[in-house]
Amino acid sequence: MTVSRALTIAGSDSGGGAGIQADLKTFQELGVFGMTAITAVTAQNTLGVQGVYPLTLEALKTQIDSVAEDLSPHAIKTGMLFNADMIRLVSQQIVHYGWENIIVDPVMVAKGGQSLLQEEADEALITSLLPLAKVITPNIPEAEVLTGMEIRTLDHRKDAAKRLVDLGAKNVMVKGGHDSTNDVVTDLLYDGHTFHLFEGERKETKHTHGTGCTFAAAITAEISKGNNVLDAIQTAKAFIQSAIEDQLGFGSGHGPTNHWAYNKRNVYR
Ligand SMILES: Nc1ncnc2c1ncn2[C@@H]1O[C@H](COP(=O)(O)OP(=O)(O)O)[C@@H](O)[C@H]1O
Ligand SMILES: Cc1ncc(COP(=O)(O)O)c(N)n1
Repeated sequence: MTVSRALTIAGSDSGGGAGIQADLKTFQELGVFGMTAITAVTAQNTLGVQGVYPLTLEALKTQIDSVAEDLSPHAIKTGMLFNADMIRLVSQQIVHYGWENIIVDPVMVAKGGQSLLQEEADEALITSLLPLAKVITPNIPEAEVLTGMEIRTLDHRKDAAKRLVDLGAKNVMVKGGHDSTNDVVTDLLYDGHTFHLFEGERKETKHTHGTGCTFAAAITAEISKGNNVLDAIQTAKAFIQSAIEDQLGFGSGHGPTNHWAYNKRNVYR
């Protein structure tokens, strides 16, 4: 018997709603032992990002080595990777350790609009990391940057997903949270052969800080348990839907999602 273990390589969000904090909470709620390699420390709250402080490449590499050489993660999630050098380092480490269960959340911008990825890093994401991804989970703006396409319709999303598979990703999930044109939020998965739609009722709320991180972390947790991509996404969709619907309701801006909701833990004072 062993415990499923997942490594998140991402930024720290002092506000606790996104980044490695969201990842660890999600892993824990799904019964997975979470480990971290921090790329940058950010000062954040629900109003925005007040500071971004990247770690050194040596600090990032040593964290990954420490986990890899003793704790053997079953799945790896990448989140905020800050710049091209970090993206290339992480890609090299993934190849070096022969890791295959890679979930890439191509974090570029925080909900308040602040950049979390340096301009020139998009190219490194596409050429170095994307071909290693078992699943990549861009939101609509991120998919537009990665493909250079304008995405306004579901067909546009299908074309973008095909393009990202052509660029090497095995499974592409183009998330639908940013498409506020109707009352259903539709996430589109393309596995290289078939399109799968995951729908959930749109919750009219501003408390969506960390939705993408949480969604990708849930996929990572489920894959670390040995589940296939389709089943992992099914569970992740239910996890994020409950995390958004059962709002915690604090913070003056984009509040955090409720990582306890999926397991219906009552934590209110
Ligand atoms: N208002 C909402 N109501 C219901 N589900 C949502 C809402 N906003 C986002 N989601 C879900 O949360 C996940 C993250 O979506 P999205 O916001 O597009 O990503 P990101 O946080 O990376 O911008 C997706 O599964 C999406 O369907
Ligand atoms: C450290 C860090 N990583 C990622 C995000 C993106 O958050 P979201 O899931 O809301 O897009 C964030 N705001 N901060």
